[in-house]
Amino acid sequence: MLAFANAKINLGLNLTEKRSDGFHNLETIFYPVKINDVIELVDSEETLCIIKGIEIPGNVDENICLKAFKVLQKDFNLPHQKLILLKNIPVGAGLGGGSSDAAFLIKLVNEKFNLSLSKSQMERYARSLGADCAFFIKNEPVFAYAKGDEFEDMELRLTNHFLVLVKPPIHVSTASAYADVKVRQPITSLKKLIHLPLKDWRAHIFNDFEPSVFAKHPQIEEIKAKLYDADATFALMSGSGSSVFGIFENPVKLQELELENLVFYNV
Ligand SMILES: C[C@@](CO)(OP(=O)(O)O)[C@H](O)COP(=O)(O)OP(=O)(O)OC[C@H]1O[C@@H](n2ccc(N)nc2=O)[C@H](O)[C@@H]1O
Ligand SMILES: Nc1ncnc2c1ncn2[C@@H]1O[C@H](COP(=O)(O)OP(=O)(O)O)[C@@H](O)[C@H]1O
Repeated sequence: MLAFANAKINLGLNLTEKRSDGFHNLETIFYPVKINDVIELVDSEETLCIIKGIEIPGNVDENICLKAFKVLQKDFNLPHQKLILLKNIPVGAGLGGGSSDAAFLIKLVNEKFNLSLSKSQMERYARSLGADCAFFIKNEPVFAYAKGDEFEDMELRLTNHFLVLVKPPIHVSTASAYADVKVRQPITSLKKLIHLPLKDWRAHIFNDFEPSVFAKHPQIEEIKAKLYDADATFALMSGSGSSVFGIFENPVKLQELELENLVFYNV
């Protein structure tokens, strides 16, 4: 049985408060993008994880897919499974690949073993694995707040636009990016600003990770500038980086982009 775990981008990200538990309150718009990892569950003599595709730093036994399976195993009598993960989503990219794998693994186990878990029950399991994970249960554009694990539905579709995603060969660790940020209370909530016309996003919609991540990695800021040079209506680093996306109103001429590490181009 297979699951296709897609990535996300953050259309704006305001870090509003450092919490007493060490986490940060934030507001962001999660927007799913069609670049997928593939997860397969196969009956097996023992529970293990096999990774193919892009290399993931760290020990395979620490893979979040395995963690997600074990969390469910505690509550349900699940038989041993081989978890095969084909990794296509760049890692350390701010694209939520690991979080998505965990959420889609939960959905896959729910389906394969007829656990009859509701969406909110699956969100609860996902939330226990990482702040970003719960979003991928629903996997629709949402306004997210609190740790990024509480949501409000929103009508936002970038159809009729063109999305370019660039992932430079830089790995940004989410935890260290959070350690470097400055929080600020925005004057106007992103929930409101996102309804401005796309042409106005550049002046009003920000990612609060950019200043500290750009200071460490000027190459990422240069990519953003190149996307604007190429006529992007809006460009932003996704999450804690290092990937940067550009939203274009007209088809992009790839030849003219002069960007390496282009990983994604989609309507
Ligand atoms: C920054 C964001 C923006 O969407 O995404 P990525 O860039 O990683 O994709 C997320 O907040 C990443 O969420 P996620 O990757 O699930 O984080 P977790 O595993 O829960 O936490 C990793 C570490 O980041 C910090 N953290 C995370 C979430 C949050 N709201 N405040 C925090 O301070 C904590 O130090 C925590 O120990
Ligand atoms: N299935 C997985 N996919 C990606 N990373 C994973 C996975 N399981 C564990 N990790 C760990 O999580 C870290 C960051 O994961 P990732 O979701 O790619 O972050 P980001 O959303 O910031 O790009 C990796 O460096 C890796 O050590």
